[in-house]
Amino acid sequence: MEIDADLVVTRAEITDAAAATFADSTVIPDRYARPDEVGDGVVVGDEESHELPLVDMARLLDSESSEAEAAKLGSACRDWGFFQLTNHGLDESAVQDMKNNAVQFFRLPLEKKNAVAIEAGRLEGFGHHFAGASCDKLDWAESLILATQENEQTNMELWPADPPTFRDALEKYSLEMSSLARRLLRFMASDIGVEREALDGAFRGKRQTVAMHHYPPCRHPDKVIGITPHHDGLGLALLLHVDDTPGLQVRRGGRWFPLDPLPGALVVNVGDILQVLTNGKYRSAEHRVLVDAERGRTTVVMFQGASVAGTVRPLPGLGEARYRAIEYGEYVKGNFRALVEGTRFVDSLQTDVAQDEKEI
Ligand SMILES: O=C(O)CCC(=O)C(=O)O
Ligand SMILES: [Fe+2]
Repeated sequence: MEIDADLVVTRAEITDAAAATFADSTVIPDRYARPDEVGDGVVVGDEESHELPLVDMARLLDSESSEAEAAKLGSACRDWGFFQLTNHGLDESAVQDMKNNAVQFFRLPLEKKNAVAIEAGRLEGFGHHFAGASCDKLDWAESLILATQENEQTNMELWPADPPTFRDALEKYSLEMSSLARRLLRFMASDIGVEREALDGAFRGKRQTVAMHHYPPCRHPDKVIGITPHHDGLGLALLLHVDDTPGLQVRRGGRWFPLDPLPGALVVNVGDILQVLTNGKYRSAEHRVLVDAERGRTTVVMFQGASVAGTVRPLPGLGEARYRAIEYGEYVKGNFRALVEGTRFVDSLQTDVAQDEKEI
């Protein structure tokens, strides 16, 4: 996510009125009421939702089980674009510190959180999640979005100074996430049959952005949306559940599959750029968040950017290109424009090869 993004998207501030609405959800104001959208699409029941794949990092790293586990990883990325990663081997204290700091930040009084409020024309900071400029509905969440690494525009002033351990915790956590992403990419490269260096090089040193979300409980969970259905525009997303409240739903075959957060696991998903890099072998899946009537939910999502020599394009060696190459900055702008229009930018990058395959 390039942060200035020629803002066709906007983020609304969390005002006193918004905070009051979140605190007492007896009456849902019009701007948050979207019962038709909540009811849009079939949500599968408990049994089927257990189909969402699990991948075990310890098994990936163990030579005895690596091949079988890498095949699971591959099919998760092809068929679902989502999986839960168990035994991820992250530094437990880095994870716990990030969780504690996220919780403490969202618990602060509004004026303290608004010390890092979004600024006009930027995506970073504390506020509502972004919506298309023409979308008059708001998500039932407060979100803190920050550039973390390799971003010349990283605005450290927007990294909260309160709680006092926040910056340290985020810095450590962001490094843990970059190395985990790279460990996973090794197995993805061999699964799709490209040089390890080719995929690693596409992610190495690229931008990383974090989005922390807090979804307050809502007495009318059937009327509001935690996060509007979307595809993630960047390369790879790594999501940490701070608590065990469910809410994330993944779309597959036109139906919504609620993800049941496994204690201690991370949720990993393929973003649109990884879909392009893999020439469509991996899919970036649409997802959304619904909210809980009783329990709040907090998540920390790390987005890893990727490009090949400044462009978004399929890696060589994966057959005829199904997507045309596009300069990274143009990609980011196009992605935001599409978000506003309610379309999907990667679709507009499809070449005749992809179009022809569709018709077969
Ligand atoms: O909080 C979640 O479960 C999902 C957040 C998400 O999809 C995003 O930040 O793109
Ligand atoms: Fe997302």
